[in-house]
Amino acid sequence: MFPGPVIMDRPDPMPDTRAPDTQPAPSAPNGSPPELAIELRGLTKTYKASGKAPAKLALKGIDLAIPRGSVYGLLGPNGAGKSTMINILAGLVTKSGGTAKIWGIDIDQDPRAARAAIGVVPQELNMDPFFTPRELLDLQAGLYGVPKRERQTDRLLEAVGLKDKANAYARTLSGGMRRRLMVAKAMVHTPPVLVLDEPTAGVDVELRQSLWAHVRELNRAGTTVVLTTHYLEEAQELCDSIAIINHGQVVACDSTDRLLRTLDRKDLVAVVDQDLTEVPSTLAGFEVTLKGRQLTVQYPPSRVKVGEVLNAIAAAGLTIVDLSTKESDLEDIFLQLTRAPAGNGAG
Ligand SMILES: Nc1ncnc2c1ncn2[C@@H]1O[C@H](COP(=O)(O)OP(=O)(O)OP(=O)(O)O)[C@@H](O)[C@H]1O
Repeated sequence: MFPGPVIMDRPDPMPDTRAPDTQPAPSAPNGSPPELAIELRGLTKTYKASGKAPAKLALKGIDLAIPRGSVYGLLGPNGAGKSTMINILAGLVTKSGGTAKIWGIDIDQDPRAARAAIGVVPQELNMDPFFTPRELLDLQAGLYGVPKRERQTDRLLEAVGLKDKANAYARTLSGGMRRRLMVAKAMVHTPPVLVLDEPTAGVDVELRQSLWAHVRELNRAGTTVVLTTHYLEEAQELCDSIAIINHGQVVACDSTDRLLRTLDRKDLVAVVDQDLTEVPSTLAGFEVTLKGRQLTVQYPPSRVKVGEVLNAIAAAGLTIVDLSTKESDLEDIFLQLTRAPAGNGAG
């Protein structure tokens, strides 16, 4: 039976299906844990042509260093290569080139130990509906070879808020409970690195908040969390660093704060006391959109003070009746970086 989570819907020809080791994750030679939870160097993946489908270069040389202890976001449009990366780390897809280390362990040199250092929560909630959460966790622990006396089933159920549901059939659990159960399932072998693939896809706002709280708690307890998400707000809220992937390449990678500062763009929205047919000439130095009495002025806050914008509006003889400003957010950055068409080699 397959020991780990099955995420692929189109399986790679040669996934590594051996059960992982369950020895504690190793530490660096000096006894301290590794600085990097995940380290990828020049990682490439080409899916072979099959039938009429041509070969696909899905990863074009990914370099990524995910620090131990972080909550790290992987963002990218559909098809960017996020799942391919995760599946390589989970041992479900074989890479074509480059190196990958999980918790300092090279996945080529010691694939089983590398797999033991990572837990992956897949996007799909694939679980047997006739098992209870307790049985499912026990089964998973068995698959990972965790000895009975070392199992932490109750503690894990408590950690994900499912203690009362320990003996309920999985089919009676709500979507959110199932997702939390999947998190517990990925943690049975106490991996130091947890990867969540779209943890809140299709989840309502309230539940999303509670899942975020769980993720923060796991992280506070020392787990490095890597998550993929389509919700930019989720990444902005939860992740301390973010890598944006597009067409199989990392196009940006920095702390969330620094990334947000890179756009150096703010919008000032002013509603004035007169209908305008054209942008006043006093605002010629700015990028302005005009809608009736509303002027939206874009300016770089590092070089232009908001007073200069206001003075330019006043100089046109206009009185401002309402005013607001908007900082650029991750969505602006994401759109700017991922609008670019695929470069050479995109299959
Ligand atoms: N088994 C496969 N065989 C052939 N091509 C594949 C296979 N799996 C993925 N691809 C292709 O590789 C590219 C990267 O896909 P991947 O699933 O890694 O992207 P993703 O960023 O996870 O997208 P999503 O956000 O939609 O899950 C896509 O063009 C996809 O069609």
